[in-house]
Amino acid sequence: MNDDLFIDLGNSRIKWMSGTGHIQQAAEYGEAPLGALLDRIWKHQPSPDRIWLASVATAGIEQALQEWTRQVWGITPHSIAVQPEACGVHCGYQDPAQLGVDRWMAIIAAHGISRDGVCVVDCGTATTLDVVDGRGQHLGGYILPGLKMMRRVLLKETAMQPGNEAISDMEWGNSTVGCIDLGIRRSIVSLVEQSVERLQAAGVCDPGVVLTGGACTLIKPYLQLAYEHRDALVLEGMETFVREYTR
Ligand SMILES: Nc1ncnc2c1ncn2[C@@H]1O[C@H](COP(=O)(O)OP(=O)(O)OP(=O)(O)O)[C@@H](O)[C@H]1O
Ligand SMILES: CC(C)(CO)[C@@H](O)C(=O)NCCC(=O)O
Ligand SMILES: [K+]
Repeated sequence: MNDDLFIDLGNSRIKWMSGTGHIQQAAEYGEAPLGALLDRIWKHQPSPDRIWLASVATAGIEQALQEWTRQVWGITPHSIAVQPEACGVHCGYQDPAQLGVDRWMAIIAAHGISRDGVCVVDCGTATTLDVVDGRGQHLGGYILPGLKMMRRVLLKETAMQPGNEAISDMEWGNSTVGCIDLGIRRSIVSLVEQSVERLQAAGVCDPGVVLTGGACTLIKPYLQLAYEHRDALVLEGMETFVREYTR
């Protein structure tokens, strides 16, 4: 059995799933060179047989990762690309090469979780929402600033001084921080709920909702719909994709 290492290289974090134990881990990469982080997390790991990479990071970051695995393990990762069709899903983009491969892997995993239609929401550095119908047709989706990014930009472009009042039992914001945090959270919640309602009303499908990404914990308490939370959705999709691809 091959020892596969799956790597989801996002815009803020690197997430991976390794070995046959399928342990998922994450590390934030910042200003420090990626090589130093990889030394810390992987240097003492035995070399995997194969490495699969889904990257939406800059070419420089991706290159640093490739150089590290070549130097330390002597392996070049297989970079996964978006295809017009994979694992029973048809990509809805006119130009599939434009679609982020993290979204594509999340879409593939989510389609496997909810076959009758799915609305998949990834609350990462950016927030993305994608819809797949019951026939496996990806209808498309949305890209928004991530929840943290929304807050950061709002504070940067105004002179607001939010306090630190608790927002847990507020229905409507009644402090600066309450208005900001609830506004951001509820904007995403409303988008998800409204997307589901539109699909139902148009008779397209009655989609399941699948959430992933570090900031999805911020919207979960406000969602009135049933949902499934999968931390490792992108990695799960990679595993499904690679299983089909190498069959
Ligand atoms: N538990 C958390 N609560 C609130 N915010 C979080 C949490 N974990 C991460 N975040 C923040 O939410 C944003 C996105 O979360 P996360 O770190 O999961 O990104 P990501 O999905 O790994 O993104 P990317 O794939 O782009 O790297 C980041 O700005 C991060 O700082
Ligand atoms: C939208 C992000 C940043 C989410 O990680 C990523 O999927 C990406 O860079 N996508 C490329 C643009 C697109 O999906 O249309
Ligand atoms: K992501």
